Amino acid sequence: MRIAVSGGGTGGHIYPALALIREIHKKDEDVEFLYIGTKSGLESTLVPREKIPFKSIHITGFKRKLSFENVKTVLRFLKGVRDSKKMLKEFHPDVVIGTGGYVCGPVVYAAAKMGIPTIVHEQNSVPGLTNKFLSRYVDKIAICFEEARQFFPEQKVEMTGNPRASEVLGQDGIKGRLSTGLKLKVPTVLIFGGSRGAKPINEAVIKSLTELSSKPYQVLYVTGDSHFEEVQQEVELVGNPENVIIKPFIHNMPEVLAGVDLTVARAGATTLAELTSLGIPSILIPSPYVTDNHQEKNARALSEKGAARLLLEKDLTGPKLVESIDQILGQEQKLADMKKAAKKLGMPDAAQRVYHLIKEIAAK
Ligand SMILES: CC(=O)N[C@H]1[C@@H](OP(=O)(O)OP(=O)(O)OC[C@H]2O[C@@H](n3ccc(=O)[nH]c3=O)[C@H](O)[C@@H]2O)O[C@H](CO)[C@@H](O)[C@@H]1O
Repeated sequence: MRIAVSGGGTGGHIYPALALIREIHKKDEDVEFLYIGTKSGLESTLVPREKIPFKSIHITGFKRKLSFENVKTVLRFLKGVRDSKKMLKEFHPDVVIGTGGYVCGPVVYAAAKMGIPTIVHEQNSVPGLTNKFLSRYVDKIAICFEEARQFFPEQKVEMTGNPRASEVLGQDGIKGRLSTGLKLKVPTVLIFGGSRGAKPINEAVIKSLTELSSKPYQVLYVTGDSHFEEVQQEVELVGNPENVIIKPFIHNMPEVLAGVDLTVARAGATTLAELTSLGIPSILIPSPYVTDNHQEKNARALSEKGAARLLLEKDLTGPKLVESIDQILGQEQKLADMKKAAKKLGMPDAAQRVYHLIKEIAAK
């Protein structure tokens, strides 16, 4: 079988695609893949790193406000469709799957128009513009939150979960700790702000460093690649406590997650799929700067079930952050209850479910 995959822009759209490819390869080595992304997105570095054949088209996202840029975007979209058609004709896939981000628009649209079976994977509780647009043309829509169902044609929707939930399982947490310099026997908190880092979280962590230095736990704090230098400069002024390890980005996140006791994070859908699959308690600080405030809705799906604690960005301060961590790590029962509640929401067989859907529509 040959599968073309497209998804890009941020890690939240790319990691599910990579997880799906890797999980399918574990089962069927002879499935061939082509990944179509953009040159400027994170996918252009993450995908070739995994030795997956990668091709790119040039496309930009629509601005929500009326602007001349949107005219250019329409022209780029049409060119993107023509370029995608060429690539798809050459690769000749049995199925094309899009995992979100504007790059999927022309790729999946072109495939549908060519009569190739198509799927979009929607990670969030509220869909993005591209998937809403594509939902009219595709054969199936794979979702991860029940809340997303209402936005799509009912007969096309299948609940699959996020393939990244399958990939993070069965990893060696000891290796994860050793790879980042964490101690083995000390309770551990991982703090990160999604795939690109988050300035407000960085600011709160920097303000908490002195207080954190006296805590009986250790912290792995991931700044996001583009924020790292600035954070380093600020940390130099206040001092880097011994129990706080600072990194720009983690490439072996599944291993690292397997070794942590609590996570502080944004509420991107892929992050949440990982946390629930592994049963990791979390403090979630949803980004308020996303479409329809979807991260808060993602986060509430966990906090309402006792799997996470919601901390809104408007309430985020250094002391509040430390207090929230202490309240959870300091109470064994609370930690155990949150773990159980998180695990209950996990969909560890998501990759298999998506693969099943792919095989089903390929056979038609
Ligand atoms: C600002 C924005 O638009 N964010 C969106 C984006 O988030 P974002 O790209 O941050 O995506 P998620 O939080 O869903 O996923 C982040 C992914 O990056 C990985 N990771 C992160 C940090 C790191 O150092 N190493 C690493 O591997 C995580 O383990 C996870 O697999 O896509 C998500 C999925 O559609 C949406 O829900 C988010 O709202």
